[in-house]
Amino acid sequence: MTKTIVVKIGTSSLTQPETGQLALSTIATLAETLCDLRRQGYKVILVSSGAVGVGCARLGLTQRPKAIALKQAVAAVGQGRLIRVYDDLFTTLQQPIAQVLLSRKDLVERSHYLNVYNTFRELLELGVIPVVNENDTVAVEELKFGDNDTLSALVASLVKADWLFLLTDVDRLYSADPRSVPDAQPIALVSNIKELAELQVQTGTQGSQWGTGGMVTKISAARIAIAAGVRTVIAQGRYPGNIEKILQGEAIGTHFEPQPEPTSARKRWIAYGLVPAGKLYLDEGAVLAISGSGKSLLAAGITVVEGEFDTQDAVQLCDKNGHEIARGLVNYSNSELQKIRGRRSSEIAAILGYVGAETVVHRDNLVLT
Ligand SMILES: Nc1ncnc2c1ncn2[C@@H]1O[C@H](COP(=O)(O)OP(=O)(O)O)[C@@H](O)[C@H]1O
Ligand SMILES: N[C@@H](CCC(=O)OP(=O)(O)O)C(=O)O
Repeated sequence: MTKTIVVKIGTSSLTQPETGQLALSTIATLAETLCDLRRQGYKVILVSSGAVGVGCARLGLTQRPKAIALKQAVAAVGQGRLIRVYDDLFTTLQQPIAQVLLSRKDLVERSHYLNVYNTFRELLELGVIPVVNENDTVAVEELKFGDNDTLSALVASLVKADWLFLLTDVDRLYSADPRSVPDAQPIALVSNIKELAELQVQTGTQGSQWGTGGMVTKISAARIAIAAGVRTVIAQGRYPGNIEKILQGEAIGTHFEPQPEPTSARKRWIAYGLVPAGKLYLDEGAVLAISGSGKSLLAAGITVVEGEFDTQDAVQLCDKNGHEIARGLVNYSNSELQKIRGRRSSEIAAILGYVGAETVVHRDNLVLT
């Protein structure tokens, strides 16, 4: 069966660190590699950052802008420039590409989510390489992917990719940031999500000057992808040719093994497509019932209700420290939950004056994160 590969390349690999100008040789090698993969029969999606970085270089700005309107304006300049460069290079190699700019809200409605899926499917069937970025120019702060590591994992999950390559300016994941901790230990393989937690990787506060999120967002992207059954690799962006070597079995970069039983498409949408509108704090018994025994959430286990939400909105389910353990679609609004939290299911009808659902979040609508 045709394999699908998603490649994400970060600003730090696409631009020269000193000047912010495009790293042309890297981009050209990337284009050649992706065309080779197409010729070998792979379906390929490129998630490319760089709109803000390239826009800054074009406008002579020496720092990544902080003000939102300026960042959006700069991204509009840079995205056009970036896609022009890609189109020139890929056209030289006879490879059609498509620009796909996504916003978080494109994935929130299940019908929109499926629509995006259908568009990718058609593009891949046509032999096109979609070049994806966040639609930075119109994205509003509350509805942003925020970083392209997350976006690439969501795209990989959406199209049920086989591989996700996160190309960056370090050769792999280390036990700590190798820039500030010289004896940080390289990590070659992460076999499962539990092992990832045990490794206790230190990620520092941020990445390079132009990058967004550093390693934190790559690790959380890897979590999303492997839960969806996508093998994920963090590797050096300066050598895109390594992608082919990795596909041939060479141990380059850090590999994250996919989960053997991937979460279903609908649950992936609940977990990562929807934007949670509230937070429910659970007592220890409820945490155990959900994460240990796969049970539904009952009102009795809820201690605190935060946020404003309606029936069927997505909420985060957290332990007493506010650490998220799961997400789900809720059967009650926040005002109803304020009245019934901590109470037994048999009391709900008397408290609310009507018969509601027995569960607050049914296990079919609940996904561990
Ligand atoms: N544990 C770690 N292992 C490797 N790199 C790390 C780690 N923690 C932080 N980093 C930093 O993350 C940076 C890459 O992130 P970022 O600059 O956002 O890249 P990109 O633009 O490719 O998304 C590296 O340059 C490195 O300094
Ligand atoms: N959408 C933004 C990229 C955001 C981002 O995640 O950047 P990076 O950490 O360099 O992958 C842009 O094109 O500038």
